[in-house]
Amino acid sequence: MSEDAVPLLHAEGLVKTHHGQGAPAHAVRGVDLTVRRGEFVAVTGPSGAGKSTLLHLLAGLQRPDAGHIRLDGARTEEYDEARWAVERRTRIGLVFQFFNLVSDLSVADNVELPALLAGTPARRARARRAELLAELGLDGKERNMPGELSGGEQQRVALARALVNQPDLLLADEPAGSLDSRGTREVTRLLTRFHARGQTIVLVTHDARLASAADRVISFFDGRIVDDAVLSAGPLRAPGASGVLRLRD
Ligand SMILES: Nc1ncnc2c1ncn2[C@@H]1O[C@H](COP(=O)(O)OP(=O)(O)OP(=O)(O)O)[C@@H](O)[C@H]1O
Repeated sequence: MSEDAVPLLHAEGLVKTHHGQGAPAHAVRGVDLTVRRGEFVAVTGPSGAGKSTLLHLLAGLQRPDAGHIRLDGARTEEYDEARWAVERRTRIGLVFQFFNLVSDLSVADNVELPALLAGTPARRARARRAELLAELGLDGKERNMPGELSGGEQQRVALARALVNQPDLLLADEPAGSLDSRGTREVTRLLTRFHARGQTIVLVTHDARLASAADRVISFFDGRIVDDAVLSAGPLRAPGASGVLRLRD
């Protein structure tokens, strides 16, 4: 069986309605989505279209009212909160608009923590942290606290944290949403680089430039996918390409 026979992510019939103070918000109204290993998928659409809700469903941060999600073929509807937490610690990396770093932990500790929680030996976690921070241009910032860094630097720390356990899937929700144009260019460049090495990415963004880094762009409107366009074959999808490059060492 080829590697592509089982997609990394397969969602079918996803529905999610939020019940807040006002009228119910039908955020996701029936979404089917398949993401293969190595794809870089951007989800774009107007404010309130339901993009973040979709990403939260894919990350197990919220549960669908209907439909199901398969992760590498596994039926996630059987997962409890603890199992989803393990998935997010090991196989799913998450990046958010406002970084969500632990403010009273150093940069180094923020990046190492998920590795240690996943059972990585301390020495290996340190080595992986050092490798990622160097790659992300954060050499010399290890002992800084997040509040001492610029927004762009904090987002790079968040990216390092999301990648420290070499997740199968990186989910990013408006990762440049609070950055200036330089920070946006930087995030675009880094996502492009990790994708070129085989990282599967699903990105939610308003930013057309960031979206154009993806090889597939999904337009979301009123809780539904209204367009799904493959922009390029992508570096791992070229005819004759064999296997998928992985970040794993
Ligand atoms: N926790 C919640 N409780 C109630 N309503 C919610 C909740 N989260 C989202 N919504 C509503 O669901 C709809 C979709 O929101 P969502 O944040 O998924 O959209 P979005 O496309 O990501 O928007 P934006 O680009 O502005 O972040 C909106 O009407 C929003 O107000």
